[in-house]
Amino acid sequence: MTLHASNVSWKRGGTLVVDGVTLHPGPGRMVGLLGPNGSGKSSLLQLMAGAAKPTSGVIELDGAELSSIRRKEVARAVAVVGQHAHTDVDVTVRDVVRLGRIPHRGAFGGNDADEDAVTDALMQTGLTDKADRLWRALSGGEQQRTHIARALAQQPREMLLDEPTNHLDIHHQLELLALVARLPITSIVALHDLNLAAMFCDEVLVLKAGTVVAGGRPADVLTEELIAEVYEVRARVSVDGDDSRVHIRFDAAAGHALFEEKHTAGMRASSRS
Ligand SMILES: Nc1ncnc2c1ncn2[C@@H]1O[C@H](COP(=O)(O)OP(=O)(O)OP(=O)(O)O)[C@@H](O)[C@H]1O
Repeated sequence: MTLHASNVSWKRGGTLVVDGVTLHPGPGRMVGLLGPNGSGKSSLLQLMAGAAKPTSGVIELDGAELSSIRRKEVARAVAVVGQHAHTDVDVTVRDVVRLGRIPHRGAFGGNDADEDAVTDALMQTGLTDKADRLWRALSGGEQQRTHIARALAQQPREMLLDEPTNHLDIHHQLELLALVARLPITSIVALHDLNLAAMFCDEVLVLKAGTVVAGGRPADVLTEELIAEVYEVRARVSVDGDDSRVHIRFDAAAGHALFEEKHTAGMRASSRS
């Protein structure tokens, strides 16, 4: 068993932002959560992290309803890397990464295993030489990597990541997703870059207005038709290379035309009614 969402819905401020979503990732799989802005990716991740309770449906960890499990126990199994984290407090990078060990600590504080996990997480994220720097004095990308390191130090079985490649240069985007893909844990990653999703995810789940429009292997899901329907852009999709990977090339002009076409038709229809 892992972390499961079954038929979950969430009404926020009177609007249904997650609508009957089921997600049962296989253990060790990396699942990409895709969909346009406001489609419900972050909301679904918040439900799966136990930060909010679904209006209906159920989130389970190892078969038990998430809300019935103690927070510390959830935190030993599930690590979350959110989109925004800020602090004005003078904490070092190593201090931030050490926060990942809190769920594992007993009454007498940290031990050698905690320090080993922190050192290892700093190394895996390429932050060893920045460990004693102040977190708030790092670049946006370095801060993001620190949060990944904190999640790694937590040694979770499941990792929920909300657009973790934001702020990262291409080298670190590739490195980070390769790192997550290599980890022997289940991960659910909200992503905007469809090519990165196709490169690293075992499966993708595509949301639109809170509902699932498609799910499965990237090569099966990321078709030209789906991209046009969900994102309102035209794209050429090819499957090539030794690894039969999906490559998506966007047609900026045609994408704009598709958007205009759809919205002009919509405006004409509403002016007739
Ligand atoms: N705190 C909130 N209260 C009420 N509605 C919210 C709140 N936060 C987000 N929403 C709404 O929930 C819907 C889904 O937002 P969500 O952030 O989950 O989408 P997303 O797919 O992660 O978007 P993005 O790609 O822009 O990050 C949006 O319509 C948004 O306006």
